[in-house]
Amino acid sequence: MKVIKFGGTSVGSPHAIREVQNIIEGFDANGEKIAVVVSAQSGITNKLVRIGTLAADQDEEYTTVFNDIETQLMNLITELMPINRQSQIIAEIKKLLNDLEDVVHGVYLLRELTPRSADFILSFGERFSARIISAFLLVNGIDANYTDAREIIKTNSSFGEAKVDFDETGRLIHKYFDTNQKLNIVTGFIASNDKGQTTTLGRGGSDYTAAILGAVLEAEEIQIWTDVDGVMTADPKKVKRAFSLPTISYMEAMEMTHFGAKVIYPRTLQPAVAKNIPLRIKNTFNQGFDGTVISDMSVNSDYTVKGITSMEDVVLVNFQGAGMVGVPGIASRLFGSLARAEINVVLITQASSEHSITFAVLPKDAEKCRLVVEAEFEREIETGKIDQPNIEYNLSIVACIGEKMRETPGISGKLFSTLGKNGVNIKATAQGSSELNISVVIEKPDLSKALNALHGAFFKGEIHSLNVFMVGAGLIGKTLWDQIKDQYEYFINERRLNIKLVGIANSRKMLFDKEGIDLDNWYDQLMESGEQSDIHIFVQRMKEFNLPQSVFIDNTASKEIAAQYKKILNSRISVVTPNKHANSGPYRYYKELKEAELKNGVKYLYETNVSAGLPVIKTIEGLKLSGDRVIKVEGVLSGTISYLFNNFDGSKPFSELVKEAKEKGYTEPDPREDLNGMDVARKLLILARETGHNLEPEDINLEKMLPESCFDVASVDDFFVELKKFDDVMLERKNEAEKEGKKLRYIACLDNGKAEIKLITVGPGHPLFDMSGSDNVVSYTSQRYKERPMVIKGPGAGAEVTASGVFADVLLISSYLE
Ligand SMILES: NC(=O)c1ccc[n+]([C@@H]2O[C@H](COP(=O)([O-])OP(=O)(O)OC[C@H]3O[C@@H](n4cnc5c(N)ncnc54)[C@H](O)[C@@H]3O)[C@@H](O)[C@H]2O)c1
Ligand SMILES: N[C@@H](CCO)C(=O)O
Ligand code: NA
Repeated sequence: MKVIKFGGTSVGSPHAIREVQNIIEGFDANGEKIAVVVSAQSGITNKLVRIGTLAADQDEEYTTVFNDIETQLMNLITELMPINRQSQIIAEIKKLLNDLEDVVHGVYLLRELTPRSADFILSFGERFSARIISAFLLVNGIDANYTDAREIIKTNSSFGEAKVDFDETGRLIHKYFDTNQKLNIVTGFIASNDKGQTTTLGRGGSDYTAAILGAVLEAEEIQIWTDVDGVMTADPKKVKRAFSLPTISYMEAMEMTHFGAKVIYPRTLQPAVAKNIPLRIKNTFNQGFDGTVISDMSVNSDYTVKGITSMEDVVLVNFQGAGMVGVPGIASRLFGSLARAEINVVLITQASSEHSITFAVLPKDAEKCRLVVEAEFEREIETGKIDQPNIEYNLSIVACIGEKMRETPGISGKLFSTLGKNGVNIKATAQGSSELNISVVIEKPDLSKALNALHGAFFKGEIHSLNVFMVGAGLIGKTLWDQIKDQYEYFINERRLNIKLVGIANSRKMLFDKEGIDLDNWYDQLMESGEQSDIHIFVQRMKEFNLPQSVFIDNTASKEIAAQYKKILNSRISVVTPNKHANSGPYRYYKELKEAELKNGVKYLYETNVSAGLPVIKTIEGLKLSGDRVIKVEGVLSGTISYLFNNFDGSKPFSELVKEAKEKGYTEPDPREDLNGMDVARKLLILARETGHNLEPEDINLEKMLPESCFDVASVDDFFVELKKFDDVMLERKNEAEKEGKKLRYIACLDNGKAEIKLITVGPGHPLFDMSGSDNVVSYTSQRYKERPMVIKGPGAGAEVTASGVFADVLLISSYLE
């Protein structure tokens, strides 16, 4: 046999009650014997509580609430039952309502609500409910029998939360169920004492009723039907990706409930735990779903951490002083005084230095706590042996729960590193010796981020999000999202990774959506519904969102945006950029970004600063980390100029080729930056810094290909006009080189810290002779690559190869943050 309990929402509407009928018929069809326990209709118990208090205050308003109850019940009956079958149940309910009115009127006259009459008033809720449900089932051909639990569950006289007399209760239940073989519909929550007076079982009392019945009748399972899909891995209001656990142990369930997963109340489990009866949490409104089984078997689950729960509001009290060290009895006096003041301590930690004890209490107790502690340690505080307690507000507790944690190494490591990488500062930690629960105290504004990051880290099978903010929506920005869109399904399916565009801006507009902007038309949306762009507001907004796994991408060529990186890294958001300005300005800023990266545990990646997607920067890092030393770096670093010389055969003027390079997406947004050598200078400076030289921009020795007058014009269009004037000069240079069988190359060289850029000619056999398209070549001479340098060669500019380099950096960050 099974005991089936229906909660308030499951009996709260005609629709729900029809579902209940459906569920009961299902058991019948399978030939399964059941007993049913029902709660009061949702809303009724609260109204009954209110009636009691209003009446005791002699507030006439109680009659309004009373009428509300009557209306709610009558509506339910008339909607549920056929007209010709309503009269009997209406008469029964009216009779109960009259009794209720009498007792409430008594309270009104006496101006006193005793615990005993409060329990009696509350008992009507479950009695109405069981009456209506059994009447409805009878009408539908189910042989239901109204069972008043006061006849079978006996308690002491602690009204409000009475203690069950299990011997007597067991006897009565057996007797009752032996003689009543029908489908018993039992009132939850209520019981009676030895004088026959009505008592109640406290919060979650109906679950308790079901557990008692199940234990006595040795049920094979107790089912709690509610309006959620079972015990979830986290509060779904805070963690969208929370899901229902198929199994969980009794201990885990209790621990979860302690932290606010109010699906079940721990105490209600006890009779079931004692008899080892599994409990199943099911959803009345999603019957096909298996729900969660709570038993002692669940240790064989896929998950080590079962749930991530939280207490949203706590304060941390730090109690410390030199006079505490080695003095026994301090902790006992401290916690004794708090206990006497009925202050509940939620979490305690003490370092082995014994210099301080830190504990958490609820904010409502904070001030009282201060007074109590100051009074208890008045003398010690006066003499300076112990400091005044220090209270920190606006904190939350996050706890990871799971029985298997104790035998799995690395859980707390992962907990701390996940929080660290996401920039969540930990104020205090506590771990029970049972290792069923590891708790950390964090700042309240970080709660949602912490819960989501931990959920992603511990429930790997679940899809986690990478939250991307991007400024710059030009060629590279657009190509990047085309590439991400193409790979989107792959990442969802194979890597369980949802790459979300949550914020986007160009120089005109900006747009945000925490849920992710539609990747099919993000650009149109930006331009149509974006607000006016402002980088300061953009950065502020990212900070406020405080999302886990956040990355900022700068796809502009703007100095203003580059100037924001430090602030962004300090907001614990990683940065990816093809924009060279941050790394090629003053050395100090470059250094500060490196420091900010380290200090904040985030990443700053810019592989595409030099030679687009070619692994030029990574390679330096690899050489350095493995103990090699780079002596010389040399090569062609401009995709644009490479393209010009590779295609300059005299059939088209030089200036036409520059236009082509621009159209092909090789040039900077302003092509003067390429032709005046500045782009190459920036890249060489970055390579110099990466190999360990503290150079400043003015340390780059730059030979220009064209005179300054060519660039000193107002616009890009004017530049092309000016450039035409030098078509002949360039043709001349090319022809001269060709006469000797040579080619023009604009090369960058870093030799022992000296940086130089110049226009040279190279002949066949030279490593830079054979090139085509937008090829870059970078050769490294190092201690290990001394005789023959290491050479990296390939397309060094263009939208696809640049965007894919940015994409790769973004993915590196995603793996790092996981
Ligand atoms: N094209 C390549 O082959 C290549 C290779 C490596 C690196 N890069 C770098 O990629 C970056 C982007 O190049 P692109 O070709 O996509 O440029 P683009 O001109 O096509 O796009 C630039 C975008 O940045 C936006 N923008 C500019 N200033 C802004 C500001 N202050 N605030 C907000 N948005 C701003 C513009 O509105 C535009 O959306 C540049 O830094 C470039 O050096 C390009
Ligand atoms: N404009 C640059 C893009 C790569 O940084 C080039 O031509 O090399
Ligand atoms: Na690169």
